[in-house]
Amino acid sequence: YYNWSYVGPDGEEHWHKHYPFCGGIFQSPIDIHNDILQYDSTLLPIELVGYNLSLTEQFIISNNGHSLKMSLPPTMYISSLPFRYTAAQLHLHWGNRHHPEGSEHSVNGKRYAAELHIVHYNSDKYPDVATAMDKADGLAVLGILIELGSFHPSFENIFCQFANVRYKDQTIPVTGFNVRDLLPERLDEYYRYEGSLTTPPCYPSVLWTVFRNPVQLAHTQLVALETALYCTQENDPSPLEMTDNYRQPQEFDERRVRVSFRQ
Ligand SMILES: NS(=O)(=O)c1c(F)c(F)c(S(=O)(=O)CCO)c(N[C@H]2CCc3ccccc32)c1F
Ligand SMILES: [Zn+2]
Repeated sequence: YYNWSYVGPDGEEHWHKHYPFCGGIFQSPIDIHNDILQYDSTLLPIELVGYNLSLTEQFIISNNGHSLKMSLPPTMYISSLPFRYTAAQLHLHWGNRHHPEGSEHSVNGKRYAAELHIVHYNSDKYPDVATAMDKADGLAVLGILIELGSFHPSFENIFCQFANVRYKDQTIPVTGFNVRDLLPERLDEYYRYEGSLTTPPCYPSVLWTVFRNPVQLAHTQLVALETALYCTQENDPSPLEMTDNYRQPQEFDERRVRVSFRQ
């Protein structure tokens, strides 16, 4: 197991040396731009089941050194895809205080402030996410673009825990909340393409759905996200801030992004 990072000698230009798929085909993220779009009237509105997490259940928020992630229960899934894709975890990508553009996907060259990913695996065909994650139809990730704007109370369910997961390997249990509230209103307007995990091992196993409409966070919320966390463990003599944890846009030749909306 080789450690990787977003900067320096283990940065994204080096990932392919230990994780060959990172230098391979169908890589994500991408810049979603007009001349690769293709309207597809068969793209159904995304239907979500079990996103309103039970208040009596607990879910683990953890700092894994690359992102802030939250575990999700097997009662939560996407029901509108050809297979049932069951939720595994959600996590975020963001920039830094001086360059608050840390989304992974960009739209017509515009990078957003941050991006929320909800990772699901094909539970019709595979027993768990570890088995599914290197299969072509293994994963489905929902991408929610985040822009600077008004305060978003629902994200506080996650952000209020920053002090408890400041360092790598720290975890904290949180009570359930409605994850649907983290998504934009229109689940029928999205971009769809076949891509990959945006971190090592970069398996080309992800059916990407990036919603057209961003959600908003207040400046104070974005600054908290950009300044709260460390990639390093609490006792590490050289602390490394967790910022700019996004991959650069990948080549997208010969591929199309399907679009569920006309205009
Ligand atoms: N942007 S992304 O959606 O491609 C993506 C990440 F960006 C990311 F950071 C992670 S991770 O698990 O936090 C760290 C790397 O494994 C995962 N985790 C996935 C891949 C490995 C794995 C195993 C179990 C549950 C989720 C995941 C991920 F799918
Ligand atoms: Zn991600």
